[in-house]
This record gives sequence, structure tokens and C-alpha cells, in this order.
Amino acid sequence: MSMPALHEYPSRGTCAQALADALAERLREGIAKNGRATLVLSGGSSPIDLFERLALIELDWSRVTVLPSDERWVSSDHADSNEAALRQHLLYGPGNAARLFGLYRDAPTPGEALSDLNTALAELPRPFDAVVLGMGDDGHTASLFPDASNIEACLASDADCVVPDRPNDDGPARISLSLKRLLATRSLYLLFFGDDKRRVYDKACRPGPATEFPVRGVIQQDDVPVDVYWSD
Ligand SMILES: O=C1O[C@H](COP(=O)(O)O)[C@@H](O)[C@H](O)[C@H]1O
Repeated sequence: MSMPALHEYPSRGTCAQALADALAERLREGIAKNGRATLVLSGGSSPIDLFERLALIELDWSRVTVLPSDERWVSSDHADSNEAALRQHLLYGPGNAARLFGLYRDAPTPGEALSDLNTALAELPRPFDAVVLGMGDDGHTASLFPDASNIEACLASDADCVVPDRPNDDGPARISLSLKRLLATRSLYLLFFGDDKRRVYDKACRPGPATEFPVRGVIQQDDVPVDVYWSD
């Protein structure tokens, strides 16, 4: 199994710009080859600067579909919504012409929207052109959390979307693209910052179950090469 290529940068800004440039290339390649391109972007705070830098790059954004890797079950204008972050930080300037595919649906729980979402996701091109994932301090990626009671099933699922069951979490419910769907991509990037997360990443590179650090399912696989972008 080949391990990820680690790209280290002297600052978070240079790191974000390098990844934005790489993504723009992947999108241009996708558009040239297939007439359109699909980009999955992680939630959280780490990729915000990346979104803003990417939005300013000139390419044919009208041919690009963007979707979040995962979502909190809150309305799409809520401050905690990953879709809202994309709207605010990516869909402006040239990037404003992109099509946004949100994961939130007007249903009381993500479980009740799962079947509709899986149907809608099946319409998107497979593989994606690029997927950018983040990582939490607990080794979660997208909304694949080690404390989910069904993490094993989420990691093994053949469905496009999964709903983590986290009885001890008091935040909003979550929905996530499944590991299989996230790995169905031409290019895969992992972006995180800081020494604490670097230590988590180093642990996740060691042998062990993906249920312990779900990001292991991204790092230790043979489906697609991974490029890790990091700065302290
Ligand atoms: O909950 C989430 O957290 C991770 C990491 O977020 P960050 O704020 O520490 O960068 C993120 O990758 C994931 O998509 C998000 O929903």
C-alpha cells in the first residue's frame, strides 16, 4: 500500500494557495475531458482560506459542481452549515458561477432524507474530479467519527451517503458521504493545520483499525493516491 505524499508549507496561506492551484488544474482537466467537473470540499474552519483563494481563480466555473463532504443537519443558511460556508466563501467572484449541490434536505432527520439523497447523488458523475477532506483532533474525517456507534458500518457502506449515530454528541445530527463515495475520485487531498493534528495524522499512518481513526480509511487504501497538505 502506498502512503500519502506529504506537502509541507511554511505558512497556512502558502499551503492554501498551493492546494487551490492544484484543484484549479484538476477542474480544468475534468472540464477539458468531460465538459464538466465535480469537486467535493470538506467542512470546518481549516478550508475557508482555501475556498476564498480558489474562488478567485479564473476557470469555467459554470461547468463545475461543488458539494460538501458532509453536513450538519441545520438549514442551509445556518452558521454551522457547511453549505452556507461554501456559499459565503467559494460562491463569489469567478467561483459564483459554480453549481452548489447541498446535502441538507427539509426533513426532520438525516435518516429520513437518506434515500432521496442517495438517489440525487447517483446523478452526479462518478468518479469525482477532486475531493478535499479535513481531519478532526479525534481522527474523524468528513462526518465519519470514531465515537459513532455505527462507524464500522459507515466505513464499509456501499451507499453514497451515511448517517453517523452519535448518542453522546449533543450537536446537530450529521450526514456524510460514505468512505467508498469519497474514494471514488480522480484526485484526493487531505488538508489540516497545526502540530496537534500532525500528531494525530502520524498515529493514523501507523497500522490499526479505521474505526479508531476513521481518517485511516483515507490514508491507508489503494483506490486513489492521497496528497496531504499541511502547515503548522
Ligand atoms: O466537523 C468537521 O470537522 C472536520 C475538521 O474541521 P476543522 O474545523 O478542524 O478544520 C471537517 O473536515 C469536517 O468536514 C467537518 O464537518
